[in-house]
Amino acid sequence: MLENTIAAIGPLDESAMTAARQLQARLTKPAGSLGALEELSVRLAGLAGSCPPPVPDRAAVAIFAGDHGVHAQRVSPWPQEVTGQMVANFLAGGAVVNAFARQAGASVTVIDVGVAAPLPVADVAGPDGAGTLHGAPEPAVPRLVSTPIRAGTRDMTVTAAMTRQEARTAVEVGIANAGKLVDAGAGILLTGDMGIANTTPAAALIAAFTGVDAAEATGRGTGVDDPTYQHKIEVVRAALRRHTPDPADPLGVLAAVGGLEHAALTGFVLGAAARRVPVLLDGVIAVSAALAAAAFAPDSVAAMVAGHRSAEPGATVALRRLGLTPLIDLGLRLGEGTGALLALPVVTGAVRVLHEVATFDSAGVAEK
Ligand SMILES: O=C(O)c1ccc[n+]([C@@H]2O[C@H](COP(=O)([O-])O)[C@@H](O)[C@H]2O)c1
Ligand SMILES: Cc1cc2nc[nH]c2cc1C
Repeated sequence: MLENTIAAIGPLDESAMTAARQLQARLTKPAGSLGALEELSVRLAGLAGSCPPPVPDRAAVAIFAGDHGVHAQRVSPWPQEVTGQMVANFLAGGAVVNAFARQAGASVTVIDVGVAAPLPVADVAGPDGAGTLHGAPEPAVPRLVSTPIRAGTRDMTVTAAMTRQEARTAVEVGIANAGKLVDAGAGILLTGDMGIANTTPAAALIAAFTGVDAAEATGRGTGVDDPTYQHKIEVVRAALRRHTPDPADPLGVLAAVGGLEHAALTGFVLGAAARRVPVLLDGVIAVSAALAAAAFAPDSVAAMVAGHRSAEPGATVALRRLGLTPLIDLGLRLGEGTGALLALPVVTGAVRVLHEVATFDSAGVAEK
């Protein structure tokens, strides 16, 4: 499945992009006045292969949840049980992501790829098993997909976080869930993540794929104090020294120093790109996974939209490498998909312009 997905990812459609640029030039606004939204609309036309591209009014957030053996190194102030407890909170509709998803009219799907504790929740599913997408009269009903691969990764400072097979399975869970959401009608996919300690593997992935020093890739995550922050950098450095991951072998990098949700998010991004649907990236975990996706398939970057700039310094390193400019920059560092959800109206607005704004000719507005 991974190889077929990579093979299905191609470049942007140049003729649709040319048509979108020409249409932008005829709309009733000074040329360039919509700034980054104009180039975004052109790119989404190229992704869809049509001008205008479809308005992505059915949005789906996928929150990939997993635990991390490296938590044993005391890199997070939070107990590991919080991962499963927050999954229960997502399913009950009580987390920030739920509030933002209700506001945006987006569906929420939680995919357990390796939460260590038994989840204190029963499986729940929307009426059609695919969640309730935008346009439904009721707020979205969050649903759980249970595909645990192992009960958290191994401690990457001691051994590889996962086997290559486990990493591949996680990537393929991500691909499959992207496909299911697109089949259910989603026109845009949003990344979400939950996993206590997951900013540590995110930092290791960013250092491995970009070559920056561990100190540049590592941040304070949920908020560690100064001594713990210095220790966290050393943990990332030790893992990289132990495994010397090869950035040309993304599956090997994910297996050595990644996380189950990072690998699944890699697949989710690849799956979106293969279906030519935009994927709105959330924070540092998503952009670390996006680096892996770009290593598997460089053209997948064309489907990526950076929702926001996480406060984690590694996120900026990763976005720079990917050549992506984040749509919003509010100092968020929550994860869950919250930054992507806040950026969603910016993306839909960019496309809606191509559908709804009058041309100088049609509106009888004089040109300069
Ligand atoms: O999205 C981000 O950029 C982000 C930045 C810092 C923390 N987080 C979230 O906080 C958790 C990981 O933080 P930590 O300190 O335990 O590594 C995990 O559940 C992430 O979703 C997320
Ligand atoms: C409470 C809490 C909520 C979160 N949401 C995403 N990561 C999180 C980490 C914590 C600790």
